[in-house]
Amino acid sequence: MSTAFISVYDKTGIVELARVLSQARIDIISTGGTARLLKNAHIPVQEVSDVTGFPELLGGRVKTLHAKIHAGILYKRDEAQHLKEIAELGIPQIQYVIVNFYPFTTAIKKDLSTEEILDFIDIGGCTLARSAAKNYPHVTVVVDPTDYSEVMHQVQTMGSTSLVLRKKLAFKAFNLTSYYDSQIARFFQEKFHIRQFPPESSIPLYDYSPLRYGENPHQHAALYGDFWNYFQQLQGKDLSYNNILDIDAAVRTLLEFPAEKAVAAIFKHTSPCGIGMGNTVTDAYLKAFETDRESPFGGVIAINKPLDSSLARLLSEIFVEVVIAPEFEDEGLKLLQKKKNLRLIQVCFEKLPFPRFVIRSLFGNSYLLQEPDTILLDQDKIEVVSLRKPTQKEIDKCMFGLKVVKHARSNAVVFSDSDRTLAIGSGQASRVDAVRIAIEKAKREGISLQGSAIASDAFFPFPDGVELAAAAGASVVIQPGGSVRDKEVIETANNHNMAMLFTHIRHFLH
Ligand SMILES: NC(=O)c1ncn([C@@H]2O[C@H](COP(=O)(O)O)[C@@H](O)[C@H]2O)c1NC=O
Repeated sequence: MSTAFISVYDKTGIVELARVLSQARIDIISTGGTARLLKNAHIPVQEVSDVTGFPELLGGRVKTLHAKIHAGILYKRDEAQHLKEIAELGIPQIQYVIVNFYPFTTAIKKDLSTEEILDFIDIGGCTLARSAAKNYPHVTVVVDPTDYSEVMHQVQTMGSTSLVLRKKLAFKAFNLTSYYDSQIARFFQEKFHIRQFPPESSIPLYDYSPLRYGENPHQHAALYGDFWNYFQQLQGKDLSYNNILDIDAAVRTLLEFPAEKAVAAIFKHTSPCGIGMGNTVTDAYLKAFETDRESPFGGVIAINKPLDSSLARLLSEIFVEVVIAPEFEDEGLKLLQKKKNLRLIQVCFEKLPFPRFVIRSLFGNSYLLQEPDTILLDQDKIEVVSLRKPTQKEIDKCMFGLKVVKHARSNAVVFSDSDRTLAIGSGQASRVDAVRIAIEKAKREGISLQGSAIASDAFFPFPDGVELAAAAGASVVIQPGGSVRDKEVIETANNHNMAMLFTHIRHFLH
């Protein structure tokens, strides 16, 4: 006679499954609440405490953690010594384990004390699942109610489950227990302020959303995590992998700026096309757009204030893939809704937490992890290295450019005014090329760089980039400094009567 062990927190569908097992002449052992439910449904069930001879202890902290239960799951059905021990000790032959865990992940989202949260860490259930999954050649483990129907079907038609199904379910069990534990580890890491990278790391991936494809149509892709807690799609086609990257880049850039001002960020392929700041979102958008009117085609536009009808009218004139705003005023929304495919995304700035890590995958099972670049330059820490001191206006221009260059791919430079980008050169293997590209773009757009600031994400290795910037009209340079040729670079700035500021903070972005 085989036995099923059932202990579930989420009791959805459990009565139906238990009935099918019982009808297939499978005995059922169960824990307190589950046993009560099954008894009420007139399904024969034995309480775990009757099997172990121990009551459920410590208010439920210990109920299934017993040799009789785990030996009954773990014994090898084809090993004589195991069979002998089982028979001698009157251990039940458990062939099915149906279990799901205390909802730890839900508990941590609630306003509970640490002590209360600890009570949501399931020990016995995870141990049952691990024992059963280890012995999958003989035991069926079910941790997900969506698998009940397949198990019921196989039991009803074949009298037991197939090895193929048991393997799949064993994978699901270990996948779930490792995910469950990774959530607990993450909770402890945050609670106990353990900031360093541990020698082993498990990163919980949850709330899977399928994506149509990845960066290109032939690449499979998925989104995991709580992205949708902070973003809501109001209309338009599903977000693509590339859209999500651009949304992330644009919104992160907006977070650099003071919340009082309206700021607009236009991004394409994670590169800023233009950033503007003004009294209204339209004003901010126009400043951003004028930087480069060619590149925003097919890009994303993010603003930090409600989108009104005036901006909606302007956005209706161009082709963009995504518009992101904290709110969409009715009139503006109606105008943009005419473009059925346009994705409109509402962002909740107040809730947005910074990511804990930046993760990149490498060959094999190798990953690069780093902290995100969240450092903000303290204006007082700027070092003036040129003979000429910058004016306050020049410092303001530098600070604007610095906030943007941090979010442009390296090597990157940004020519800016105090409220807008004038030209951006990014993603170059040489810094001087980034400067050349920015100057070319400004020419194309008919933008004067006279009196502009140039911000650089890393030091100028040679004076050439500064020479070009001076020739284009820049009057002030902000850069980290730190090159072996800093002296020559500073001299070049002095020769052109430019002010030069060192930040001592590099902002590479690869
Ligand atoms: N402590 C134990 O030995 C133990 N064994 C099983 N559980 C959990 O108890 C829950 C079911 O309890 P009940 O049947 O009383 O509603 C399940 O979520 C199961 O994962 C346990 N609880 C916590 O670890």
